[in-house]
Amino acid sequence: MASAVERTLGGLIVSCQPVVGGPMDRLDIIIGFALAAEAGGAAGLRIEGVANVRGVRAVTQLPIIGIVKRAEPDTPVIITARLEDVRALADAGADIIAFDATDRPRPIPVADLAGAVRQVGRQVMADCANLADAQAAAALGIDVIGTTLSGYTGGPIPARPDLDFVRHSARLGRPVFAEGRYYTVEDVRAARLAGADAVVVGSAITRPEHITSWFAEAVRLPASADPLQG
Ligand SMILES: CC(=O)N[C@H](C=O)[C@@H](O)[C@H](O)[C@H](O)COP(=O)(O)O
Repeated sequence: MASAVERTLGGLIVSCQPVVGGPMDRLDIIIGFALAAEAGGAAGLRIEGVANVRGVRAVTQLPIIGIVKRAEPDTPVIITARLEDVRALADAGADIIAFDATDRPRPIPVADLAGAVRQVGRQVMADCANLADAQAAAALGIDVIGTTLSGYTGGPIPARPDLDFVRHSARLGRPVFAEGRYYTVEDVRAARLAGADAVVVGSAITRPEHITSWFAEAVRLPASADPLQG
């Protein structure tokens, strides 16, 4: 039988992570997003939180990438930093477990997290910020390189996705999932042309607050160009 990663190759993965604390941040709505993504042709889902993974697992056979996010005082690492999170995600039914694979101070080394994912019989997605992270992860034999954290480890967050990172990672001999700021169908196509094996889209599908703000901004014209004011 094809592995979860194999089943997503060439497809769209929808990240169903509502704005934290927002009106969509409810299990029933996350399940709705997941089923709507499946109905629209998604090949996989990315779900945050053990209870959310369990809830989505109960309604779909699509491959699920599970993560747990925690903000902890002693580390900048947020995505699946702890071994107990790996075990809980596996128990909840995640097929692929993603974790922060950046070279930053962390409670558990990347190699140990990868080992723990293997031990529970799941596939490993390494969320990387740059090519050095991706090379280190590939050397550990992880199943998927994610470009997830490019632009999020310091400095201003870029407006556009990091296609160069996709291009360079695609030469490492591991599947690459492009993730992070893929907001349009053109971005997704560009990621595939750059060598991505699958593309993860979150905000542009499952964060209506963000999508609304893009449109709200676009609708505001400078007074000189506004037909009502000019
Ligand atoms: C940096 C970080 O914490 N990224 C998270 C990873 O799971 C999510 O907040 C993103 O929504 C996800 O990566 C999808 O990206 P986008 O929402 O840009 O399509």
